[in-house]
Amino acid sequence: MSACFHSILKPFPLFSQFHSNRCTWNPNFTTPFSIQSHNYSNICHRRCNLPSIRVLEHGTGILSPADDDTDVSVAGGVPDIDDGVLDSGEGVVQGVVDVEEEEDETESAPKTKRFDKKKKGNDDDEDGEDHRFKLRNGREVFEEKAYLVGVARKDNTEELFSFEESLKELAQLADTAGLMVVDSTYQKLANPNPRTYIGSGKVAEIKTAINAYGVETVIFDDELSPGQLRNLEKAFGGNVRVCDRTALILDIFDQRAATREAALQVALAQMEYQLPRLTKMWTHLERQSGGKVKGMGEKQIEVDKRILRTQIGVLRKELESVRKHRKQYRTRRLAVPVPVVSLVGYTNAGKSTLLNQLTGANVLAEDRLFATLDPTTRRVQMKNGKEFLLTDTVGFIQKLPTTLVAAFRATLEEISESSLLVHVIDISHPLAEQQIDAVEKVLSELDASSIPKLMVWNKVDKAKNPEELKLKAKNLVDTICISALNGSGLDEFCDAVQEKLKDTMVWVEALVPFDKGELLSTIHKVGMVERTEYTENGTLVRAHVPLRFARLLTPMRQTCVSQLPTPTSLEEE
Ligand SMILES: Nc1nc2c(ncn2[C@@H]2O[C@H](COP(=O)(O)OP(=O)(O)OP(=O)(O)O)[C@@H](O)[C@H]2O)c(=O)[nH]1
Ligand SMILES: [Mg+2]
Repeated sequence: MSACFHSILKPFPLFSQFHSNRCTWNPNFTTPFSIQSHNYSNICHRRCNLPSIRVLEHGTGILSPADDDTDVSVAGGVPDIDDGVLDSGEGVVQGVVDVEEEEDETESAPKTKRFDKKKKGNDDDEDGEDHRFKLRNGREVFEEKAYLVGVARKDNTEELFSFEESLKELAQLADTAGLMVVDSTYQKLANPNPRTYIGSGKVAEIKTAINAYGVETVIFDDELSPGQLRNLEKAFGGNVRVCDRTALILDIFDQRAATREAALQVALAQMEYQLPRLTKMWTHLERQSGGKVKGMGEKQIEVDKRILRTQIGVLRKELESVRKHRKQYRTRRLAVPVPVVSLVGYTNAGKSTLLNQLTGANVLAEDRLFATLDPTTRRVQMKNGKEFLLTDTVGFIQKLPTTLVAAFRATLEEISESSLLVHVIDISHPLAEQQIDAVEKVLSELDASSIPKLMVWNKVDKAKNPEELKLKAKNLVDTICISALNGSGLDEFCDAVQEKLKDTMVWVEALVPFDKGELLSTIHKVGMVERTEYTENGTLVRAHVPLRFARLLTPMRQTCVSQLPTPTSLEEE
């Protein structure tokens, strides 16, 4: 993979052998670095600024890895990123579905499906490795060949996604990280093998595939224990890197982190993940010296762990100050009593597109996973003059690493402090229901389940049956159909937000003195005014207003009681 944190321990040989002039690989992760001056992303990545050319062109064709070593999928030169994502995903699922079902440890000859080649021969040998350096998120990454492995648990009752669906998503994640997925396989298991996660026969089968395809990274769809990682790496041999879904997601986040806050959060998550996984990377010294420094590897791990723990401590402190800063900012924002609405949802559901449409913001929205890591808040001004603040934030995914949720606490607090959550759903996605459940699961982990919610079925323009969907949504409570891309349904969306916000507000009757005209106009902007009456002593307002704002009106609410009987004029809103 382009460089997951895991890979820091074992830098892929190509990084140092090839193109050393093009990139700076920094395997020196154990050196404590200055938090103030270090860009954390640099720990893992090489950056160059080359024009973006990227696509995987996969077809599908059934071949056994052993029977044709020229049949290798290659990176084409078509500058169409979207196709690459879809193709790789579809290819993998086909590969999975058509694989002959295998029982536990019954290791028959591997029967796998792989992607069609677009070019004859091994893509390493003809023009060197140049075409496998791709630009991803402004960084040049080496497009390693990846092989995906899933496990179908027999007691898979709690999982939201089937193993095929999960594996397909893993392929999308791999593509987002800049990997070239060459094939995938799975095994049906009652329980994972504690040593190697999968059975020994499957390990041998994957080894065959590694040799046939020239695989550089094997990615497992579930989190592996440190021991399993080590044993698998040993089993697959020297240069093959083994990693899991968590490491892959952490790597994507690392590539995406564009602000200091995001970089800090990702670095913390990576280090927390890495700590128990430090391996004996110094054992080569023992071998070189004929065993004279025996035990050195052991000691070095302790040193590494200590350094890593220190770095984690420094990062936590740093993040705490970021959090405080964010909180102050939020408190200042709360002083302006505009309700805060947060967009939540599965990654790629269209949250940023919706924010952009409603506010003219310029948040990056693209057909890739985890395009957004940092929250953005913008004011939405509705046609009727009402306002609310809309916050776009990081998307969720099933099996979201706990280290990430913990590290992104500062960012995710935005969500838990909102008046209303807008759950954006890609309704055209075949797994929309499972994605909804996955998002609800994360929301409950964040203690945000009790915040009022509006369900937004986005991308209706892309769905097969838009009219049917709209009818269905009409019969459901708090559900709106929109297309964030073409803007349809946005008026209904704003009305629904306003209605839902009303539920979160409190009812007040207040007599606002004539010299507090600005208060009155704020009530109109942020609240739902039922009536205004002009009396001798001021304007009598009956309205739903945000709780914070109701507190501001407390003194006027007290006066109002004595003033209620004598309205001089009445204005229906
Ligand atoms: N057809 C169609 N595409 C949409 C719609 N809304 C968003 N998209 C596309 O979906 C892709 C993802 O959109 P984003 O707005 O980046 O999604 P997001 O939820 O912010 O994704 P993350 O930041 O990764 O969590 C982009 O290619 C959008 O153009 C829609 O209503 N219809
Ligand atoms: Mg986004």
